[in-house]
Amino acid sequence: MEQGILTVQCDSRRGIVAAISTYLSEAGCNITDSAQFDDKETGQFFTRIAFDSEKGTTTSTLDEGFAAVAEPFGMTYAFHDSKSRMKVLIMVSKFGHCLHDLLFRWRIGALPMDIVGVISNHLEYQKEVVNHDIPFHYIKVRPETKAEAEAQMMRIVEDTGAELVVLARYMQVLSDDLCRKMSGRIINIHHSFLPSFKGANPYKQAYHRGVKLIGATSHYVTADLDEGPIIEQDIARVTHAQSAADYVAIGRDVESQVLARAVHAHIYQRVFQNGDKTVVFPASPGSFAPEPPT
Ligand SMILES: Nc1nc2c(c(=O)[nH]1)N[C@@H](CN(C=O)c1ccc(C(=O)N[C@@H](CCC(=O)O)C(=O)O)cc1)CN2
Repeated sequence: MEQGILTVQCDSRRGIVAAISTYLSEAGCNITDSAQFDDKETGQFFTRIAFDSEKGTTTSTLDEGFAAVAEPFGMTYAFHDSKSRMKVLIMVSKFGHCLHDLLFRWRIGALPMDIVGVISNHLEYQKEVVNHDIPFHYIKVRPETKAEAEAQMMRIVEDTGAELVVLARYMQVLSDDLCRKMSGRIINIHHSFLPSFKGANPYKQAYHRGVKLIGATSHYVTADLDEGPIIEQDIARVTHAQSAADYVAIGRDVESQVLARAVHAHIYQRVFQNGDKTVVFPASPGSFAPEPPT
């Protein structure tokens, strides 16, 4: 049995859900999970529908047939085969906690994706990555070599067919051009509860501000540093007796969890860009149960 996901975004109007559900039913598909959001402010409608294709119709065939349904509504849509695994490239600098957390969740099947490579501007994690049978790419970055370093990164994206790039504490600002080319396909973890404390050293900024909560934010990367559409956030409590170094230690778990949740949402097609914001639908039943290690 083929299992698939249909994602749709269009201007809101009556009849959308009826048209979609009629098409899927007539194509032999049983809807197993569905979520929708009607944004009254922007007039945009979003839906994510999970289905079992009882006749074994492939998502590509469904995609072709759906064009006639989509056209009158001006739908932007996509059919995704639930068995296909997104190709993901991870980038890291000196702090490896998010990288290790992603590698662990990947190994136990909690993040069903294909990690096609890890890129770093440092050598700290080369051994761990290679021990996971994942290609490691060392791309040193200096101010005068940033353009060539990004060209190298893009060659790796193209050669591997990477569909998503995850900045797991990669501490280099990406160029406007790269952000445009990869719009909606680069996820970053920022170690503050945005919009507070953008840029470098957010924990030091937070310490000097005397906060009682620190946080982490995962967002799509845009040319405007740490201002991309937010996907996931969380917080942790701190006290007057703790230092900025304590914040770094307390923040590690929050950062790792927030990034993993954002990656999970993206690879399961649960995130829609809604202007400068996102719509994030809940996980379908069973999508957190790790597959047995192979
Ligand atoms: N174009 C964008 N690039 C990056 C973003 C983004 O939102 N848009 N997020 C950052 C991550 N980040 C905070 O989360 C961040 C990383 C690096 C810096 C910074 O000032 N880096 C210096 C070099 C620092 C070093 O070499 O150690 C620089 O690039 O000149 C600020 C914020 C990832 N990139």
